[in-house]
Amino acid sequence: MRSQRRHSMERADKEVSVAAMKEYYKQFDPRSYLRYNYIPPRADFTRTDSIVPWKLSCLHRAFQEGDVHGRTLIDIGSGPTIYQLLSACEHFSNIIMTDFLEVNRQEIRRWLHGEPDTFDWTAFLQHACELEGKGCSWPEKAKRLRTAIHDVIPIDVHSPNPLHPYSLPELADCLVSSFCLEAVSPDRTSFQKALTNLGTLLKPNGHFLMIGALDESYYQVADGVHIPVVPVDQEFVSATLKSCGYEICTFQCYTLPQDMKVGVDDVAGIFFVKAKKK
Ligand SMILES: Nc1ncnc2c1ncn2[C@@H]1O[C@H](CN(CCC[C@H]2CNCc3c2ccc(Cl)c3Cl)CC[C@H](N)C(=O)O)[C@@H](O)[C@H]1O
Repeated sequence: MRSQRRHSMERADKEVSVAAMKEYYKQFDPRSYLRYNYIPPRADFTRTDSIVPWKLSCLHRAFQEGDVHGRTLIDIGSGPTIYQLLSACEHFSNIIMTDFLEVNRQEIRRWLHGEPDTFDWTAFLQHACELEGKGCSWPEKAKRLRTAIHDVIPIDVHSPNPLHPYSLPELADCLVSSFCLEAVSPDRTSFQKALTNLGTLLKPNGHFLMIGALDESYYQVADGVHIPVVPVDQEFVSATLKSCGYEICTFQCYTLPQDMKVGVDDVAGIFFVKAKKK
């Protein structure tokens, strides 16, 4: 009961609408964000119960099954991160990264161009090479990822045509999205509508690999700046995917160990779902 009350308190003092979410995101600071979520303990590669190793193993396994392949993959709401594509780049030659904010697209472009003082993804690259066990080195993995990423463009999942004015030469064979829909939707209705919008980008029989936060009501986007998000659970995410015409291939959940709760959000768990568009 207490946590529910806390959720409602955290959200109660915030206006929640799609327009309000867009206002909140103007305060998003990529550097702080990376510091909150992509250093130990949440990115501790000596622990299998750390958040990032769990995410990377889910993605690795999803691609290893061999049924996810094609030419074009779109990463939805990339943010300033590239870890979510470390397995994908072995199976797709045309990866399009997307984000709502220019500051995030800029952060990605700076990494793509190998510019100085960008975030250090070395440990993530090394971990992906270990998972694949092909003896590839992290510089080779970085090169392959940079080669596969062909574009970094704007997106708004709340738009019926999310990539407008960019026009896709062909529909995607696969969508990847990590922590986007629940972090940008003020309520469950807009989460569902956003999922419907994204479906227009994906071929029939294409796959959607989605990572998301469970039972989260807010998170910190910059020092002292919290934004409200919609709490979702496995039942809701599964039902929404099915109602949007997907078949659930895999649904895995991870419960945050206490020391992963570092005060930057009130996430209780994380889900990974591999879904196939009928
Ligand atoms: N209308 C819009 N349309 C499209 N995209 C929008 C819109 N509005 C905003 N965005 C963009 O979505 C991106 C969401 N983004 C942060 C939320 C994750 C965060 C909070 N939840 C718990 C949690 C988090 C991170 C790590 C961990 Cl471990 C946990 Cl638990 C994901 C970035 C990246 N994919 C990542 O995996 O870190 C952001 O880059 C916006 O610019």
